[in-house]
Amino acid sequence: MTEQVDVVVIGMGPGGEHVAGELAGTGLDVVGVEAELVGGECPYWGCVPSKMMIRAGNLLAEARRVPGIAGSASVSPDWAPVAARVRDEATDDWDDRVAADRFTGKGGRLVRGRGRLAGPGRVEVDGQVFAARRGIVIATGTRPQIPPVPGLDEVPYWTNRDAIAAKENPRSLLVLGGGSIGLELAQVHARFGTRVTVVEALDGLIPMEEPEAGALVAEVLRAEGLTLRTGARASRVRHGGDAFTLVLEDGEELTGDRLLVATGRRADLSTLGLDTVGLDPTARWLRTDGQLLAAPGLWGVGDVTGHGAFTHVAMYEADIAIRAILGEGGPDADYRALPRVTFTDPEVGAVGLTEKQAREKGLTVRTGLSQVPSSTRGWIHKAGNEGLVKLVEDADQGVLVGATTAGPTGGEVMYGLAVAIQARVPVEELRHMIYAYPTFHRGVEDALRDLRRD
Ligand SMILES: Cc1cc2nc3c(=O)[nH]c(=O)nc-3n(C[C@H](O)[C@H](O)[C@H](O)COP(=O)(O)OP(=O)(O)OC[C@H]3O[C@@H](n4cnc5c(N)ncnc54)[C@H](O)[C@@H]3O)c2cc1C
Ligand SMILES: NC(=O)c1ccc[n+]([C@@H]2O[C@H](COP(=O)([O-])OP(=O)(O)OC[C@H]3O[C@@H](n4cnc5c(N)ncnc54)[C@H](O)[C@@H]3O)[C@@H](O)[C@H]2O)c1
Repeated sequence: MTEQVDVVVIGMGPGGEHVAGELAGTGLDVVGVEAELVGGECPYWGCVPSKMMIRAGNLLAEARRVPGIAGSASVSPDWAPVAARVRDEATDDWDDRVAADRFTGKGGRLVRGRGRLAGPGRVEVDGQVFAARRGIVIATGTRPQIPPVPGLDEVPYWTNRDAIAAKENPRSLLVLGGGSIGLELAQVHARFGTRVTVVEALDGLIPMEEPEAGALVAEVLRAEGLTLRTGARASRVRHGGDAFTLVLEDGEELTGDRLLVATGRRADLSTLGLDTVGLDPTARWLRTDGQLLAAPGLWGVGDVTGHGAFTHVAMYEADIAIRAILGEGGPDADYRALPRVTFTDPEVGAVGLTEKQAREKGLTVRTGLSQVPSSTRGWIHKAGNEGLVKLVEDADQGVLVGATTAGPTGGEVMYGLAVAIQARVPVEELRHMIYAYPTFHRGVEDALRDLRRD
C-alpha cells in the first residue's frame, strides 16, 4: 500500500521538526518520521540539558569568586537539583509528548519508526510506503564517532547521552576528546567536585578554533584543577573493579570511575536507502547544493549535511529548504559568518574563518588581538575575567573574515562581529564607530587597533 502525501521528513530533530512543522502549518500534507524522540539530540541529550548543567557549574564558580570582591560565600555543590532539572524541565524524563503534540497540532502526521528511501519520491517506514508529491527531507542528524582504540568496544564507556542522564556526578571522570562536548562537560563536573582528566589527540584544546582560545581554556581548566593531556593518544582501554584505565601511547596510565567518549560525531548514511536514488550511501555527509537539494525532490538539512553540527545551522538550513519546497526561492546557504560558541567558562565565541583557514585560502591576512583582563571592564570584573578577542582580516579587501571572542559573555560579544563579517563592513568603518564604555565588547575596538600584517 502506497500513500500519497505532499512531504515526508525523515528525522525530527531541530532541523526536521522545523521543516515539517512549518510546512504542515501552510496546509501541506506532511509526514514526519522519527525513530526516537521528536526534538532530536539537542533538547534531550545535547544543547539544552548540557547548558542547564553549565549554568549550575557557573553559579558555583561565581560563588567561589566572592572572596576578595564581595565578602565570603560557602558553596556546597549538589548534583541532585541539576539531575532533577534535566529530568523534569529539559526532557520531561525523555518523553516527547509535548513536541509530538506541537507537530500534530500544526496538522502534521507523526509516524514513529525508522525511515528509508525506497526510490525517487518514496519513503518506507516499517513496510508502510509514502509517495511524496512535493519532496522528501533527510534530517537524520549524527551520532557519536567512537575511535578504534583497542579495548574501547568492550568497556561500558559513556557517550553524551549517558553523561546527560547521569543522576550522580562521578568521583572521577576520564574524558576522551577535548572538543566542545568534552570540555563543556569536563568543566561542569570538575566544578561539582569530580576529579577530571581530559585526553585530546591534537596539540591543543578545541583544536577547530584559534589556538589562542584553546590555550586560554587550558590555562583556566588547569587552574581549576583538571588534568589535561594534549597531543596524547590512547593506545588501550581497560575496565575492572569499577574503574577505567586509559593507557596512553607514551605508557602513562590514567584512571577514572567513568569514561566519557567525546571524539566527534558522524552521520550514518548507510541505512537510508540512498542508493535507491543514485546517491552514495558510503559518503561521510549528505552532499547538498546552495538550496540544500541533494537530488531531485530530495533535500538535506542539519548535522547530516556536514556544514556544522549546530542547532542554529539545522534551523538555518531548514528555513532554506522550506522556502525551496514552497517554491518561494531565496538566497543560497551562506556559511561565511557561521557562529560557534563553546560554553566553557570563559565562553569561546567564534565566527567565520580561523587565521589558519584564512591563510590556507590564500588570503592576505592581518590579525589583531586584545586581552580581556587589560580592558577596563575586564579589570573591573577581576576574578573570572580571562578572555581575548582575535580578529582575522582579509587585508586586500579590508574586511573581517573571522573572529574569536573568549571571555565572560564571549558568545554574546561575538554577535556584532558576525554582523560585520556577514555584511562585509569595512574595517575602516568598524574603527570609526562608538563602543559603549565599559563593556566587554570594547575589546573589539582594541583588537581592531592591533590589526597588523604578519
Ligand atoms: C552534548 C551536546 C551538546 C550540544 N550543544 C549544542 C549547543 O550548545 N549549541 C548548538 O547549536 N548545538 C549543540 N549541539 C549540537 C546539536 O544538538 C545538533 O547540531 C542538533 O541536534 C542537530 O539537529 P538535527 O536536526 O540535524 O539532528 P538531530 O538532533 O540529531 O536529530 C535527528 C533525528 O533524526 C532521527 N533519525 C535518525 N535516523 C532516522 C531514520 N532513519 N528514521 C527516522 N528518524 C531518524 C533521530 O532519532 C533524531 O531524533 C550539541 C550536541 C551535543 C551532543
Ligand atoms: N556549544 C556547542 O555549540 C556545542 C556543544 C557540544 C557539541 N556541539 C557540536 O557537536 C559536535 C561534536 O562534539 P564533540 O566534542 O564530540 O566533537 P569535536 O569535533 O568538537 O571534538 C572532538 C575532539 O576529539 C578529538 N579526538 C578525536 N579522536 C580522538 C582520540 N582517539 N583520542 C583523543 N582525542 C580525540 C578531536 O581532535 C577533537 O578535538 C561539535 O563539533 C559541535 O558541532 C556543539
